[in-house]
Amino acid sequence: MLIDGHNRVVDYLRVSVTERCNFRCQYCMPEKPFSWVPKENLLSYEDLFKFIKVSIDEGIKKVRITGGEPLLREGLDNFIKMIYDYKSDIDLALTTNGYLLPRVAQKLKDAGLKRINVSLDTLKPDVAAKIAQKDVLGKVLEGISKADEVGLKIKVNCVPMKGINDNEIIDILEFCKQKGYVVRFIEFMENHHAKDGAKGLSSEEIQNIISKKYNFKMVPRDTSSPAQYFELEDGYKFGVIEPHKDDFCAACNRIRLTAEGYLIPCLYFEDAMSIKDAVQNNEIDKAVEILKEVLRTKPEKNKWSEEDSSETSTRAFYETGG
Ligand SMILES: Nc1nc2c(ncn2[C@@H]2O[C@H](COP(=O)(O)OP(=O)(O)OP(=O)(O)O)[C@@H](O)[C@H]2O)c(=O)[nH]1
Ligand SMILES: C[S@@+](CC[C@H](N)C(=O)[O-])C[C@H]1O[C@@H](n2cnc3c(N)ncnc32)[C@H](O)[C@@H]1O
Ligand code: SF4
Ligand code: SF4
Repeated sequence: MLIDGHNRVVDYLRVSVTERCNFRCQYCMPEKPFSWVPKENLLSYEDLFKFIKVSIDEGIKKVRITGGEPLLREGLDNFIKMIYDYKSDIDLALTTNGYLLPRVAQKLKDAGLKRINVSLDTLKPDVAAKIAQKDVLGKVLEGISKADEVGLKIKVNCVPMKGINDNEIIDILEFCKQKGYVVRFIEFMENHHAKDGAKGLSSEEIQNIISKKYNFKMVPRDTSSPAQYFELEDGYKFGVIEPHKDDFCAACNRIRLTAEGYLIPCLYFEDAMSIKDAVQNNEIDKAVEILKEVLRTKPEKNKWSEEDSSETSTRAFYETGG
């Protein structure tokens, strides 16, 4: 079992396979970065897998593939199969913007992927084009349908932004409810890379909007997920991810591995340690040492919840994988 310096069990590894993305979401990567990490600096799937294997041996029970846009990296289905074949009973999931799902959903399912979380911020094509800076909605909706059809379990992530998609919270909730998908609304996390002036909604504001149409009650927190869930009277559950809440990090169970081999203890801070040399040289004991050191130094909490609420992370979500 892996325990961090604040006595939290860490059993969730998020693996970013690329920082590149085919969208330019205002809250994440509004502009193409000055330069991408050169392909030769990325860890191969084989090397990423060496670390995943040892992490599973040490106590990781949930592996999520993310990015940037993970479906941009060739051969992702084989990578998923490597993990599935090693331990088929781990929670093996993917976070994606959905755009490329129509053509790969079946391959991912066949490889052993169990579920996907898809970003869907709006149901209006023009608003989607404004947020992602590309005409994306048709393909995203088609991708979600395809994933559903092949039997992948689906969660939808939506980041409500003031003046952009905050008038669609009920529509997105109802769309997901009708389709049988779980939806989670995410509080926008202030970061240096987002578009200037971008403003999100707080959990309270999101709940207030939903309460104008629906009664709901809070359900006890499942600590394996970052979301707080709420139940409507008909039993449908939606979630809110509330990183500005003081106690949000108390149940943190995750670490992140980037495509370049940096192991990141916390989404908010810049600190990271590289496992690249260790895995490339097959020094697996060294990789385990680095893993334990990262856990020892994992911060207790982020600073988004600071009182003046002006805290901004320097981390790019597209590097960390969100
Ligand atoms: N601040 C903070 N936000 C997080 C953390 N983990 C997830 N989030 C936010 O929640 C978003 C959705 O995460 P997903 O990639 O869908 O994964 P998940 O919520 O862990 O997935 P489930 O296992 O389905 O609950 C992330 O992209 C972040 O914006 C975290 O450790 N800290
Ligand atoms: C970085 S993306 C990577 C995976 C994939 N490209 C996608 O969009 O789902 C993962 C998640 O991070 C969320 N995200 C990105 N920037 C964010 C921000 N500033 N605040 C809150 N969530 C953010 C996105 O909504 C998405 O759900
Ligand atoms: S949120 Fe996902 S889809 Fe949007 S820019 Fe970031 S990595 Fe790309
Ligand atoms: S902000 Fe850091 S400590 Fe808090 S939940 Fe996220 S990774 Fe964990």
